[in-house]
Amino acid sequence: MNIALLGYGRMGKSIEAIALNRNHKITLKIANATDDYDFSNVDVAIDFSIPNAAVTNIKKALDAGVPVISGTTGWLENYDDIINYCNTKNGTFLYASNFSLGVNIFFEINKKLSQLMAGFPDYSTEIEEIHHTQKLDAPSGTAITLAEQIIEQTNYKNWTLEQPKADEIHIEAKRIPEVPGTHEITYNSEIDSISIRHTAHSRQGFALGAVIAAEWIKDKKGVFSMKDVLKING
Ligand SMILES: NC(=O)c1ccc[n+]([C@@H]2O[C@H](COP(=O)([O-])OP(=O)(O)OC[C@H]3O[C@@H](n4cnc5c(N)ncnc54)[C@H](O)[C@@H]3O)[C@@H](O)[C@H]2O)c1
Ligand SMILES: O=C(O)C1=N[C@H](C(=O)O)CCC1
Repeated sequence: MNIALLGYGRMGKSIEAIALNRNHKITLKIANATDDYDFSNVDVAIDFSIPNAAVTNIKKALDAGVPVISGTTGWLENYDDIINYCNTKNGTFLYASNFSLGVNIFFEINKKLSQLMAGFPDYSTEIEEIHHTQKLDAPSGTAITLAEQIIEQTNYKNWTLEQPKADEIHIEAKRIPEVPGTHEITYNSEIDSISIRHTAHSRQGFALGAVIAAEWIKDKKGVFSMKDVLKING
């Protein structure tokens, strides 16, 4: 399979190493907006760039009729626009805030636990995410997905990085050198606390998940998620 890497930073390079190992070719690399987006020899595009570049990158791939997956975070205010654009072009698109198998299992545990906790209002909910100091966005895309899942199951209306109101989930975003990604959800009462945590040990899981998603999506049409790729029920 011929892959375009839209973004060639930490993730682009990890994805390249795994893709080459799985006998794919990297036929296009875009590292900034002035590069030549020549999709003539590309089967799938993988966007891991920066929040300001993701929308343009995704649209350029869709314009060229190339299926595109995006792991870039911090651009989701334009998600609906991208879905409409993809549908108008009869294209193929998949976004995931986190491509690792472990986090996608963790998402299902989070949904189940928040369903259970919805009946016990004495517990307040707190999300903590920790990432490396180069990360441009806060909170992480993964923390936003976790918060949205909880909001769907409970009376919480929103999430906030600030002091939370009664109907808001507080997200604490910490930046510590070299941390690939840690997410913890805690339910606190006066009597006790219940926590679930996912800890990434490296970027390997994100990169492998992205390559598996690219292999899966290559010949498909439409808008997909990692639940489709990993065949997760729930
Ligand atoms: N979904 C996931 O599983 C997952 C996992 C890790 C990181 N991420 C996200 O992926 C993104 C990239 O992470 P990273 O650690 O590789 O960051 P990074 O800063 O190492 O790399 C980003 C790269 O994008 C390049 N870039 C700048 N402008 C560009 C443009 N117009 N077009 C294409 N590329 C451009 C930069 O040169 C840089 O090399 C971030 O948004 C991060 O949050 C997602
Ligand atoms: O390193 C990053 O940046 C990461 N970004 C994603 C997010 O924002 O959730 C996934 C974890 C690593």
